Amino acid sequence: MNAQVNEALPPMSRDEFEQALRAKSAFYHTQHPYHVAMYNGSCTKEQIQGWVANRFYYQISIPVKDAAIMANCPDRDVRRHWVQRVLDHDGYDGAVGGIEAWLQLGEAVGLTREEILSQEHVLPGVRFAVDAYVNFARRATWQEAASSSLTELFAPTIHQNRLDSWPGHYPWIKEEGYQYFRNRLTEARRDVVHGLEITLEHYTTREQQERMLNILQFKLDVLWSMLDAMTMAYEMARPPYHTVTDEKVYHKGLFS
Ligand SMILES: O=C(O)c1cc(C(=O)O)c2c(n1)C(=O)C(=O)c1cc(C(=O)O)[nH]c1-2
Repeated sequence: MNAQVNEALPPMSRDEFEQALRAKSAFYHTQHPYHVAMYNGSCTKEQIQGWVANRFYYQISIPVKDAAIMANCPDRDVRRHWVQRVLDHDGYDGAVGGIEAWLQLGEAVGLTREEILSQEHVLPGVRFAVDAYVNFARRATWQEAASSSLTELFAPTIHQNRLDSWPGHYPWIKEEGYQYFRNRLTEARRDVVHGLEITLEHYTTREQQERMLNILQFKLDVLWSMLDAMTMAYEMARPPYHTVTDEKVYHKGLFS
């Protein structure tokens, strides 16, 4: 019913479409209470550590997601551009890359490299949310998967906020931990120029544009759901099976 109504509507202009995408920032995970607590300094050390350990699963999944996009993309120019995202996270030419920088963040907040790599803290809800994003990228067209990365439009602000607020609130976090956020300020800005170009070019009918906004909402849901799982575990002290045991019995990645 709704789809029929939208189909009858004229397409948004490029500018209107871009404005509609940017308006989705209202639903970005910055608004989640877990993130709000991280900025205003009310997080405990365990809550920060839990976030870093869980987000590691997102970090290692991003290049897998980007490789899936390239695998579905027959356009050589796009692939040449897109591969930079994989290199940014995996490292190249002596640069350590985002995954290593995230491990350093983990150590700076007092986790060991081994416990982060073991994924022992990764909550099932976080894993399911991140896996949904990777699986979407595998199955969608490369243009749709590419445009789902556009929550990154809103990310530089979040990285900057962490750089501005965390050192004051959490003096126990070692300075070396902040390099990841610094690197992303430029990397994310560059990525969104390319992602936005693909998106504004690809979705031309109103119906397609509405679909893309729905895809962006899906990605926002991924990010929000990750924090919901962390809220249950680290704020409400209700991790999975808390009624049964204090042990972390969650499954490890079945495919990684
Ligand atoms: O810390 C954050 O809040 C945040 C959010 C996002 C995002 O919006 O998906 C990304 C990142 N960081 C990030 O560091 C990153 O490398 C990244 C890649 C992507 C993507 O979808 O391809 N999103 C994000």
